[in-house]
Parts: sequence; C-alpha cells; structure tokens
Amino acid sequence: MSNPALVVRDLTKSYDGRPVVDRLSMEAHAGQVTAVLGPNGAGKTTTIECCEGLRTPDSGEIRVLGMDPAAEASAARARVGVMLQDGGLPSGARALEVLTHVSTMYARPRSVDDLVDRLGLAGFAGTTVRRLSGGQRQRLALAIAVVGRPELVFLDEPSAGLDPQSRRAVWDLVRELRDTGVAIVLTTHLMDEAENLADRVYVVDHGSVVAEGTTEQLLAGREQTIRVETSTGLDVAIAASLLSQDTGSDWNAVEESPGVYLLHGEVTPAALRATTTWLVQADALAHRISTGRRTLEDVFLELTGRTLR
Ligand SMILES: Nc1ncnc2c1ncn2[C@@H]1O[C@H](COP(=O)(O)OP(=O)(O)OP(=O)(O)O)[C@@H](O)[C@H]1O
Repeated sequence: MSNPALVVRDLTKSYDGRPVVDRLSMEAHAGQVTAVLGPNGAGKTTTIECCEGLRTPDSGEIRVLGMDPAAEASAARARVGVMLQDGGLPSGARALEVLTHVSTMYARPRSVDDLVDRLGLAGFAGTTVRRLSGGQRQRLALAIAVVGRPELVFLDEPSAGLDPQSRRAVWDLVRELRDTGVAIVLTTHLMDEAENLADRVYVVDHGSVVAEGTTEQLLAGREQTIRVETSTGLDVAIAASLLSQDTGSDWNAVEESPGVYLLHGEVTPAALRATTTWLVQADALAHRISTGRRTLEDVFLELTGRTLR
C-alpha cells in the first residue's frame, strides 16, 4: 500500500488541563473512506482540526500528505479539502458566489455547474450564506471542500441533518471521490453513514481509539442479535446464562435502552427458545422479538457501555 495520506501518532490535546484527545493514533489512505466514529464530545472534531492545522496539539505527530499541517499550512491547504461543522463561510456572500470564488483559487478546479447540479445548490444559489438552512449550508460547505480536486478531504458530519435525497447525493459524491483515489476522512456519530461509506472505522471514546478495523472486521465474530422489546428491569445476566447453557455457545446481553434488550450470539432455534424461557421466568410479555445482524451500534455499546447519541 502507498504511503498513508494521513498519519496521526499519539496525538494529545487538553483544554484547561482536561485531556480531550489522549494518545490517539490513526491513518487514512488514498482511495478509501476512513470514518472516525464516536459520541458527542469524544474528541473527533478536535482531532480533525489538529490535522487541518486549525488547532495546535499538545504532543504527538501529524503528517498530512507527508507534510506538517501547522508548519506547512499553505502547501497543505492547496491539496487538502476541509468541510467544517460550522461552515466557516462568509455570512454576507451569496452561495454561488462563494463557491465560484473558491474555485478560482485552484489551478484545476472541478466544474462548479456540475457540483451545483449534483448537490442541488441551484435552488439557493443567490441566497446569502447567513440565510441558508443548516442542510443547505452543509451542502455548500461540501462543494467548497471538494471544488479544488483535493487529494485528501476532511468531512465533519457530512450528512447530519440532511433530508434523505440530499444525503444520498452527498454519499454518492463521497463514493465517487473515493473511487477516483481521494483519501476521505469523515467524522460521524451516524452508524449508517459509517456502515455505508467507510472502508475503515476508528471508534473513538474519551479521546482514544477503542476499536479499529474494516466494518466487516468490527462486525465479525458474533454476528447476530436477538432484540427483545419488553418491560424494563429484566436481569440480562440471567438471559446470557440461559442462552449460553441452552445453546452451548457464548452469549452476552445488554439493556440497550429501557425495556430493549440486545442478546448477542449465534441465533438458532434453541436460542429463541431460551429467550422465551427467560421472558416466561421473568413473567414478562414481549411486544416484539426480532433477529438481525450485529451493527456498529452494538459494537460501540459493548466497547463503551454507552450509546452513540
Ligand atoms: N476550545 C475549547 N475549549 C474548551 N473545551 C473544548 C474546546 N473545544 C472543544 N472542547 C471540549 O472538548 C471535548 C471534545 O470536543 P470535540 O468537539 O472534539 O468532540 P466531538 O467528538 O467532535 O463531538 P461532537 O460529535 O459533539 O461534535 C468536548 O468536551 C468539548 O466541550
């Protein structure tokens, strides 16, 4: 594999003595989507902003296309695209003017018309940035991030809050960038975004990587789940022990939210029988029992004991 487009080694950043990024290491490669997945406050934005040269790390090493983003900021900026969560766009300028202006700053920009078309910007081309809705601003920020044909793009929550059609347009564009060899780093707390787009996922909690791998690797192993919706306060330890005993394989169980239980193991008829035995013993009526594939949400919950949002 070629040199990574992004290398982060042992990155640490504290605010007022409180570490929000804690010896975090990650890589991103050309032609891949790398997702940094974690709950609010996990340190995703801080990490990405250090990579963009917008914040100064306390310690650690960052290489962006082989460059130090702080010391070689202008050289890096020419080859790196950035979509910030808060836009960072001039509020009094009109949407299309901003995009066109940014495009003239690059030697070989993408077609502005094509981006307008792909991301549905025409409907608000003449609207000033301050009057754009959150979703419109996000799509404009994405167009600006990619108009200069960057080799590496940072996208902070690219499709959060978008309607389904805009979301699809954003995902299609991200996939196309990936297929043309761009390295894409996206932060998200949206499971389906990571599952649909990412080639590699870093799960971050409290400023550190708690798991990493391809989506398949993270979802491998106990691939199946029995989800039970019933009353609250059931003992998950009893469920895990009954299931393990009756199936002869390992099971674990968590209460995902009040009254919703996720039982992870190899789903067999015996496992379903043990599940109903557990409910009968607890004198609980299930409103719904379903079986399904394990999701990144389940992985995250098992690793951290917390839901993503
Ligand atoms: N400039 C700052 N001064 C003090 N604390 C900060 C500053 N910027 C961020 N923080 C704190 O650092 C922690 C990590 O924030 P960060 O924005 O990196 O998290 P995040 O994972 O991107 O979260 P979200 O999903 O909500 O965007 C949070 O507790 C936040 O309040």
